[in-house]
Amino acid sequence: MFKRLPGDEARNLVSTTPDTAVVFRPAVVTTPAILTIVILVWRMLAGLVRMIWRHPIAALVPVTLGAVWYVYGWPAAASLSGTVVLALISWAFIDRPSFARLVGFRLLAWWRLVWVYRRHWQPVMVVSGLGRHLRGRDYLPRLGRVTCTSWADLVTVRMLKGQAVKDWSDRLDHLAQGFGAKSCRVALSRAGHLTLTFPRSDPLASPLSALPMPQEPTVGPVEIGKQEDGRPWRLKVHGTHVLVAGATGAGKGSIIWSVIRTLLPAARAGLVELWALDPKLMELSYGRDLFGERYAATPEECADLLDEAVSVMQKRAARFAGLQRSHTPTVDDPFVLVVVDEVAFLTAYQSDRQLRQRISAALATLTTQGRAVGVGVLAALQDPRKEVMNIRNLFPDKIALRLDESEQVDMVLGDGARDRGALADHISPVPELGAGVGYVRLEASPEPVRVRAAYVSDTDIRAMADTYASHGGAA
Ligand SMILES: Nc1ncnc2c1ncn2[C@@H]1O[C@H](COP(=O)(O)OP(=O)(O)OP(=O)(O)O)[C@@H](O)[C@H]1O
Repeated sequence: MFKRLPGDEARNLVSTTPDTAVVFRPAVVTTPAILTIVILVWRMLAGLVRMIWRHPIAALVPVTLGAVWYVYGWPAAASLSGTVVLALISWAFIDRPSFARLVGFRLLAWWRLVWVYRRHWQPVMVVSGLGRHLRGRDYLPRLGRVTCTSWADLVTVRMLKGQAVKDWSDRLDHLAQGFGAKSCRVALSRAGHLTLTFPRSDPLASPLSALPMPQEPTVGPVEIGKQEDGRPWRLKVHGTHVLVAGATGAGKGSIIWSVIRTLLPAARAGLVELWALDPKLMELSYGRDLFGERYAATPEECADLLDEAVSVMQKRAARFAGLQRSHTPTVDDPFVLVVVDEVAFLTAYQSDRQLRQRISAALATLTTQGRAVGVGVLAALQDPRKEVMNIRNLFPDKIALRLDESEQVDMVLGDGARDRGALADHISPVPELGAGVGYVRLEASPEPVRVRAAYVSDTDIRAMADTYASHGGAA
């Protein structure tokens, strides 16, 4: 009836060594039943107080109903509950977002806490190896709050003393399967405390069509898609360099075109110049008119255009020296964005050694010195291995779209990114489901964020070219 306490098992210890035949019978002090009952009652009371403290409104509901029943009888209690339920249903119909925020998600969170997380916590922790069962006792990480958003459950956890985030990130699959979710992500919220994210649905499952162009000219951060939590995905392009890595068909083009699209009003205002290197002669050629003179396709042309960008950069650096340390786009000194589709064609796969070295040197110079003087590089790449792209670390911001191998995720996003849930190798190869979906590390946080870029269709590109032709690359 009672839980077995430490020491109980020692009663049955008998030596099995035949030659000694000594029987050990250690003295066992049995805990008096009354003490066990007192402890259990104390625990129940403490749990009740904790529950009232944490969920005062949920506790008030049965107390109020009970009081009304006691004072006025059950018909009054029943009509009160009916009125409250009707009022809640009407609220949900009239103003769904406020109902969801103030009532719906809280009720859901309570339900998920009780039915999913608390119910399965002990077995999942023990089986996954995150909790221990030692000498009859369970040592388990403490389950904290559960908060529900429109797409995920956020579960706070206090780790066991001595545990590391890595212990948890190594068991993401155990946690996801254990709590019936498709995936799990882990983030350190403060020392010793974690937030586990269990998605309930995928808000990025359907493609996004091209976003409207900004009303005002802007150099960013430019809105190019949606984050998993529903917020806009804004990518910084001015003052950094961005590398987009993804297997063939991963949707690199949608990032490139979304960026170009949002910069076009600024290009028309003369604050941005878009320079395009299109060695595959596929992606950027479609909107060729947008780049005017600043479009290159053959390796020789690409090398010349890159050298020109380096020269612009160096002249600016010479002018800015001692006067200003950062760049503000102006008509005289616009932000130059060098867009390179499939950069490996110009570096690793380029058979002409001299040309390859010239291009690699120009790219390395731009990515090491360009951002302070307003020259940025946005490059796309299929294979992120070092042999293919030895300057990938010169790009401060990287985006991992669908990748073929799990090891490639950390190559793109940095060590430990995959452990923290950037499962870029699990993104669906079906274009409707997975193209344009990827992971980024935003400046403010080391945690990878799942995003989806808006899809700029051929019709959109044609419309952009008709309206903005020759403004993107205007000198
Ligand atoms: N953001 C997106 N949302 C939905 N579908 C997309 C998106 N981006 C691309 N697609 C679809 O996926 C297909 C492949 O996209 P895209 O050509 O941009 O991939 P890629 O990574 O540039 O491939 P490659 O390296 O072979 O050029 C497109 O034809 C389109 O149908």
